[in-house]
Amino acid sequence: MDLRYQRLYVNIDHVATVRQARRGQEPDPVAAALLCERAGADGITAHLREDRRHIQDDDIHRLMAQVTTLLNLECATTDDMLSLAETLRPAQVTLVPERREEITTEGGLDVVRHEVVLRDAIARLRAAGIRSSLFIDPEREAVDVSRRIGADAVELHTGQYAHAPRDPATLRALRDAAAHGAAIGIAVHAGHGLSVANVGPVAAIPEIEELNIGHAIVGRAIFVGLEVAVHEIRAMMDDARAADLF
Ligand SMILES: CC(=O)[C@@H](O)[C@H](O)COP(=O)(O)O
Ligand SMILES: NCC(=O)COP(=O)(O)O
Repeated sequence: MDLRYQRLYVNIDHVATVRQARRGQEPDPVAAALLCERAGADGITAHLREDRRHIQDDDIHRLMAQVTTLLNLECATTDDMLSLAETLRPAQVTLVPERREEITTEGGLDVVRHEVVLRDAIARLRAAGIRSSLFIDPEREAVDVSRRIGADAVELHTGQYAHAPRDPATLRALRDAAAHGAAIGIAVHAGHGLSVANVGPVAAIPEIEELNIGHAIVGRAIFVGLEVAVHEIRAMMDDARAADLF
């Protein structure tokens, strides 16, 4: 196994967004997840939001039963969500902030303000044998606090980079936070707003071991199909890291 291999977890939320437009059964995000796995996804990510705007509880139960790679459950740090995670025991839980009125996840967790709640949540996940990841903005202080309260990983929010990929400051923030995380011994992931057009420079950051990508893959799949859309992103990631090696 290439030690520099970078995992691709495909977020299938927005297959469910299309289904929820008619409140029906199709397209099924679980069927989409299995297709993504066959296309080479290393894992499946699903965000069970409190408002259930896309992924439903039944989707999570069926993903747990059918996914053959692993499930990364994204959820808020509420007792209900943590209890569901303790019951289902996905391989990984990524704790994310939620605001009902947000269109999409706007920022990372405020780990300084919510340190006590997050520490307790991480302890509950660890006791259940679940790997914990905190969705944070690419800031050293957030990485430090995440490490100190026992998180196994951080997922760096790439939204600001995705909105301004030509602004050197956004990529620099990701590079610095990733290098710092690796230096202090916490695993580093990244995600939000990544696509074929902008994933290369993020994939080339050597300390980032996992990318979570969804909206762009599902959108692309409308035109080329899910398997091709996954292959395209995978190829961009591999090319970026190979180029960075030499
Ligand atoms: C946490 C994250 O970046 C993704 O899960 C994102 O939230 C996708 O779901 P939404 O588009 O509903 O925000
Ligand atoms: N945590 C990021 C994620 O799961 C996917 O985000 P996006 O690619 O749908 O923006």
